[in-house]
Amino acid sequence: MTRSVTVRVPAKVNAQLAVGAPRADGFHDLANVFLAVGLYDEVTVTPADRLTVTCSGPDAAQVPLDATNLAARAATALAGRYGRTPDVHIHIDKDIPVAGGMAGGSADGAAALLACDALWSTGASREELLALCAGLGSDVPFSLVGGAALGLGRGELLTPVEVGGTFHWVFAVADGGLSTPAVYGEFDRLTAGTDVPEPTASAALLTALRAGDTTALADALSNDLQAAALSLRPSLAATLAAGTSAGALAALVSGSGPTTAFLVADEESAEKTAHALITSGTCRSARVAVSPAPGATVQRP
Ligand SMILES: C[C@](O)(CO)[C@H](O)COP(=O)(O)OP(=O)(O)OC[C@H]1O[C@@H](n2ccc(N)nc2=O)[C@H](O)[C@@H]1O
Ligand SMILES: Nc1ncnc2c1ncn2[C@@H]1O[C@H](COP(=O)(O)OP(=O)(O)OP(=O)(O)O)[C@@H](O)[C@H]1O
Repeated sequence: MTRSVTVRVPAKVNAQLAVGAPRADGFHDLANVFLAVGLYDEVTVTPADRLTVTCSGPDAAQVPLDATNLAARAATALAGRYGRTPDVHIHIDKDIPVAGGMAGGSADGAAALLACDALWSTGASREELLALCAGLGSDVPFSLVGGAALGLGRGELLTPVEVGGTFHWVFAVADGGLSTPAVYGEFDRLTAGTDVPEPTASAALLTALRAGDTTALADALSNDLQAAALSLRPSLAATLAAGTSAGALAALVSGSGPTTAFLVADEESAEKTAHALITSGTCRSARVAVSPAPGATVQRP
């Protein structure tokens, strides 16, 4: 019998994204407060003659199916570490917006790593899996752990963050993506000649998360990449304004964008805000989700 392993993995939003000056290696030091949100991809790995990738879902056509796919890179990295060939078929059932600043590719990388680890029974420790994740991308370790965490360094050095309640979000999905390196490049251009402070986590934000206090969280959300994303995609200002006039408590660009995130009071406000965003004509679609959400998890049949 051919055994398959399926892993479900969440998207993320950055409750705080404090960005420092560019480092010598081209990355930026961050104080990155990640929250996993309940929009999920499902990644299934099945033994096969060679490494292949397929993808289903509304954005499937935008996902590369070659060796550059982060799920394929994850399988290759784990196989390399354990001296075997990555002979699996990977299927990605994609619900996370592509190139939207919600770490969709990173999620698939973490999911494929965990699925292959279970399929091959490697016995790798959690630390080893996290190190392999960090080699794949700055957001990938958080996709593995989920929940809420502070990411230092380039975002890969994680400390768990306590969350005392459930937060309700609406995500407005834009037409087309934004390239993460291009947004960091625009941040550098906009801050050139200024004194960029060392990124530090906001105490008010961590307190709001711990208390489960939506109003305090709304006041404390911040994203240093927002000005850069708006500079590259000025039309996002209209989406932010549409969500705010619909009653959202806070509106911000999600990570490197162009997805915009709206914190709302409850499920009812979420539905109302999503409807208003869609009818405003300023986004392609609107999705409702709660946070925190669990990290990559093997699905038992
Ligand atoms: C914008 C965020 O999504 C916020 O969580 C992340 O910082 C991006 O994480 P990611 O997509 O996993 O990014 P990576 O694949 O590690 O890096 C892609 C590119 O983004 C830029 N990059 C990324 C992370 C970081 N701390 N500084 C950077 O300058 C670099 O140009 C890098 O070459
Ligand atoms: N499994 C994957 N799913 C989606 N995109 C992938 C995947 N693997 C590689 N990519 C490539 O990565 C690019 C960025 O896609 P992704 O959905 O990860 O963006 P993102 O959500 O903005 O990422 P982040 O928030 O981590 O910066 C895509 O344009 C695509 O070419």
